[in-house]
Amino acid sequence: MSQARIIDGKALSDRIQDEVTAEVAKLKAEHGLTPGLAVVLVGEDPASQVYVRSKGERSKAAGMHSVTHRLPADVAQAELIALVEKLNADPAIHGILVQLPLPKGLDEKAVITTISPDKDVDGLHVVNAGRLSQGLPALVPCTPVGSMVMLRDVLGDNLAGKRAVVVGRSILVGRPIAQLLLQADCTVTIAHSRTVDLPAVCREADILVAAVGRPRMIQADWIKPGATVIDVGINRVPFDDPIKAAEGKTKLVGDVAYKPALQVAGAITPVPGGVGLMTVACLLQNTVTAAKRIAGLE
Ligand SMILES: Nc1nc(=O)c2c([nH]1)NC[C@@H]1CN(c3ccc(C(=O)N[C@@H](CCC(=O)O)C(=O)O)cc3)C=[N+]21
Repeated sequence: MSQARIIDGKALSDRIQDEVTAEVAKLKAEHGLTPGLAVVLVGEDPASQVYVRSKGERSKAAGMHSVTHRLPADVAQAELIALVEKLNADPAIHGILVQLPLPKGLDEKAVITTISPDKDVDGLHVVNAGRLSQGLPALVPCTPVGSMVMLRDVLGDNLAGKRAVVVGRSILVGRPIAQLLLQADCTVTIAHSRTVDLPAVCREADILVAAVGRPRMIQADWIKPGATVIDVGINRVPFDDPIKAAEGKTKLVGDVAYKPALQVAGAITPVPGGVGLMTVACLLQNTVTAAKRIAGLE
């Protein structure tokens, strides 16, 4: 079997970034509207800091207004809620993203419920999740949207009837991806930690989405030959090279054992350079969508 096609997250995300940049310029010129994104980071998790920085840089590069609020890990729940309420009321802000997971002691559900559904660019609020599940216009989580763009880059609009297996059921990724695949008329299975004979379930998949958060868990022999594999995992692991590992150096790997998978899959997303880049690009896109809806332009 020939080597899988590698789906280029850099090229696809650059295209979205360019579209967003053009749209922002147009909104500014024609409506005096500058889409604004607020990112809230609680605590000092170094991996989160990288993502938060990239979101800030990319939104500024697109001409958007961008602010990052950093709060200490021991911030009081009431103070975090008060910040979200302030951002809800701020007319310069159209998108609010609270980086998850929150440190222990903070109530994630309560924080997410506080975010105005109109500004919920992560698509986490029950209103947006419910709207998505009924096929109504919604703010849809960024990673699922980006994953669908990558999938369509391979399969075009020929998704109807395909067997899709999503491994993972989180509200940020697994569930909304399953909804989008269902909307595209795939036959969707959501697998998870209690699924019996997960390898056999995965082998049924024409489209396999790995969103478990376990480094290299999905093995090559779980993949149907020729399948399209979307690897959502972003896991930091020690280098394989013991000398580098001893220096404490780490690298990013996905939820799929990538190198062996290349020999079996028809197409696959790399990590890094795959879904992660799409997530950031789609966040900017969602912020533009939110700004337009709030301004009554859609
Ligand atoms: N409320 C919330 N929404 C999120 O969307 C969210 C979150 N919380 N918590 C953390 C995860 C993780 N995440 C990533 C986004 C971009 C990259 C990304 O840009 N990755 C690049 C490079 C990363 C690097 O080199 O370190 C890549 O994969 O090529 C990764 C991970 C969003 N998340």
